[in-house]
Amino acid sequence: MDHLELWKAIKEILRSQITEGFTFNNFVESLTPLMVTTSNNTTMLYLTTTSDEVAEAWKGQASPYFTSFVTAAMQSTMNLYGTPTFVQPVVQFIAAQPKPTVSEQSSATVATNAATPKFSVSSTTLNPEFRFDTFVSSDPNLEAYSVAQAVAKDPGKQWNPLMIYGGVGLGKTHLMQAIGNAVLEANPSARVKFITTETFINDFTEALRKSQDAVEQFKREYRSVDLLLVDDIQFLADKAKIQEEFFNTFNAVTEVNHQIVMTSDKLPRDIKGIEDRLVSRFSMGYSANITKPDLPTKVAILRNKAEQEDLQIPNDVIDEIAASVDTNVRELEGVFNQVVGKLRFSPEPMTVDTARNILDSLNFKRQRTVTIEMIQEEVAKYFDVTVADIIGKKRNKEIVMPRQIAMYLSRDITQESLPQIGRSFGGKDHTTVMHASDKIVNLIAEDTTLIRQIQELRENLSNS
Ligand SMILES: Nc1ncnc2c1ncn2[C@@H]1O[C@H](COP(=O)(O)OP(=O)(O)OP(=O)(O)O)[C@@H](O)[C@H]1O
Repeated sequence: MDHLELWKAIKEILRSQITEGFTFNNFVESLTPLMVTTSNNTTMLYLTTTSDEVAEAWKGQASPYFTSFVTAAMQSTMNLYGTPTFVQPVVQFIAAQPKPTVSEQSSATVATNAATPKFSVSSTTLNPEFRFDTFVSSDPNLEAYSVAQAVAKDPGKQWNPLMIYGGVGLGKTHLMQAIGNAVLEANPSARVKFITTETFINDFTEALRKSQDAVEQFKREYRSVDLLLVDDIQFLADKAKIQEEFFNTFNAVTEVNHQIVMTSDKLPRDIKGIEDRLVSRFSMGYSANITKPDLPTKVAILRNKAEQEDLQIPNDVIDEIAASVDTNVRELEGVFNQVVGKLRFSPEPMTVDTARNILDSLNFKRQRTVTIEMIQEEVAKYFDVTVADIIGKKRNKEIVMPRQIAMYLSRDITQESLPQIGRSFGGKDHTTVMHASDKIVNLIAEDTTLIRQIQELRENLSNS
């Protein structure tokens, strides 16, 4: 969908509904469309405003304009694309840039004329919602949360660089930008630059293509920062020339004790195609892992979200959604938006049963808590051995493999620690569990029978 086209169509419908000229001009016409995103079947139209009052009026589903907007969007998407789509508005406040004074304007013009603009590096802004106070901290992310706060308090002093790593949609970018927002709040004139690795690559490639002047400008802009935030550095892999430039940028920033924060989907040493000298630089500071949220964290995230958006959602509905989505926080939020959106337009009351029906239609089953004992029983049944064999000491092949699979699944599915898993397997050492599960991970890469077996075991465990 094109955000400009969509907003134009929605606006026209709203114009005919909102009769008072002042309200329309101030609360609708004054908005600027930014982008439209669709993730996990939730479509959002992002709009910006330079007025606090307007942003406040559009906040959450309690906004007086929310229902009109959603209805107008359904009609517009039907007219434009042939299918009505549920689109949510997200209105963000962006402070107006002070207008340049006449003398600034003229000197800018002179400078521009003299240098003839050829190249400018991308500027990216921080998401104002990504703050420490909107981030739910709990066991799976406590280490990352604490070190991020320490870095925000004293950038460039300790933990430099900070690397936040973990799976997709678990809050790495949120936490990294929270550092940027906190630094700017403490010192509004701090030079904070947030970029994705893709932007770095594009800017550098573009500068190289343009001219030596452009390369110099690139260097100046990337190196003269107090805080450099770089998202998704795994995308540097296998790009030698870019890595060299990144290495130089990294050195220039850290040499003067300015701070770098990076995110990645895994530890740099585990990313194939990253030069050793970069891996070693990245490991100089602190690497903090974020893992999948547990149930209490998921519930807390959704309650927080409901509160921030001023939504009255019963706690048992929130619990049901949290227990049904076991992938990542982004998906959790997407499903939450969808269920809440559908419940709003449903004639049925907002109960856990209606939520359950919607979750079923979206294919989200409630996750049962799978225990180590359940895994041992299921694996024993599947491979036709006994649970005593699985937790025992016999070393014959028919038993060792199922035992290793059971350890791997226990590590992957349950929240138990390695020592606890070892204890549940007849008092084995945690290194035995680690070795067993690493072995299965390696075998999965090349053994299709094993992939099928593990898939079937997972399905049995979630259905039993
Ligand atoms: N602990 C948390 N508390 C509140 N919101 C969270 C938390 N973790 C993640 N989120 C929210 O989940 C969404 C996805 O988070 P984010 O974009 O930071 O993930 P990511 O790890 O950077 O993902 P990717 O690897 O795809 O870039 C965001 O809307 C973020 O605000």
